[in-house]
Amino acid sequence: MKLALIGFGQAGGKVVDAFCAFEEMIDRSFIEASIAVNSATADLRGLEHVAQEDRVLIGQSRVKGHGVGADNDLGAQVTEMDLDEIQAAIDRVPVHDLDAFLIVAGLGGGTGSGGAPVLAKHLDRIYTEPVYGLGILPGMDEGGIYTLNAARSFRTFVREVDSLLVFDNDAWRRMGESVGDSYDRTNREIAERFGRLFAAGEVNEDDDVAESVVDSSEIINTLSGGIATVGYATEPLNTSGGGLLSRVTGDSPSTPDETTSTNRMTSLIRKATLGRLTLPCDVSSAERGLVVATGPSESLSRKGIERGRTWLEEETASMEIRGGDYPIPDAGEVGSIVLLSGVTDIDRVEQLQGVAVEAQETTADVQQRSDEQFDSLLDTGGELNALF
Ligand SMILES: Nc1nc2c(ncn2[C@@H]2O[C@H](COP(=O)(O)OP(=O)(O)OP(=O)(O)O)[C@@H](O)[C@H]2O)c(=O)[nH]1
Repeated sequence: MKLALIGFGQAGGKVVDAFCAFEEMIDRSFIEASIAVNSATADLRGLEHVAQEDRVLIGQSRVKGHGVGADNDLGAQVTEMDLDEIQAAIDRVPVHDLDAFLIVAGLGGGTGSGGAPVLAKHLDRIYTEPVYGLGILPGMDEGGIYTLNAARSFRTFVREVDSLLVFDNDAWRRMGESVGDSYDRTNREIAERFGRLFAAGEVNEDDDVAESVVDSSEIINTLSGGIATVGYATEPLNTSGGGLLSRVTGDSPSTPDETTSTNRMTSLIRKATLGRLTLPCDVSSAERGLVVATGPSESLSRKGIERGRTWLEEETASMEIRGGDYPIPDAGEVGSIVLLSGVTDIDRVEQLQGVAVEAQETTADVQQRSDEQFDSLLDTGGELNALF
């Protein structure tokens, strides 16, 4: 499907950059426009793929290009003030060619966390195309303010978008990795997972378009509300291809027998669902789902996809599980993307909100104590007057 990507704040801009790099790599066009919005000049300067004229600096009169310092109330305010600047960039996008908007933001900071929900509300009022959010949750070790920002932004963002796709930094970090390396890697993971999903509905002119190819309307119908998460699993064709029958018959390993293809596809769908999701959750709480099989057409077993789809219906007790192909000629691997939408049983979100409520109470206590101590410090019993 064709998207207008809008990266809000530093993380949002970097992830949009990673999406553009991913699109170049897979040679399948799903990005109609890419825009980056930030209150920090340096962050905008660091981008590689977003065109100069599509980088929008907001809040200049308030924060002079230095960012909002993790104050997401201020992030929301400066966005509201400068919506016209963002709209001017969106006005250059051929909206009639778009299937949807996707606003990407790190929810722990200030600019993206505060600004993304404000922009979502604005776009929803103006356009009929769906407005999706991609929200990145902070790591648990990032501290109270990031958690509090993320929890407050999350409840606002999910309310303002047609669907909130979520990536949890905490679930994807690796021990011993530096923050910079970790972000570069996770941004590639984000672009690959969500990018493959959105690219699935797009075909090149010379592609063989089978009836079973997934259509953007199926993605849109699956993303029809609430919180969404994505799973992805692949298997190289050369190591698994063949199976017993082909080994016996001496067939090439890239043309496996039907039973092998069917079993492989079914197990890839299970692996994608039960492996690490972009936002770990209880799969049975999903309201809707979409299963997409990727790889060379001859390796995509219809029976395997059907079995995988039926299995997911049983796991979720949902009748709304869609399925389709994303043929990639000459791919060296076969894979499965699973989109779960309308998920509600999410430990990480409950934990985030719990820690945020505590952080809010602690902040209020500390503020009150500090005010009292300050008053007491300057209290001379009325024996000293201020200058004016
Ligand atoms: N996955 C990922 N997460 C990031 C990246 N950079 C920052 N984050 C996350 O995003 C949060 C901070 O958001 P930023 O985007 O840096 O903040 P901002 O929106 O620019 O806001 P201010 O800097 O406060 O003006 C942190 O809590 C991190 O968890 C990145 O490149 N990749």
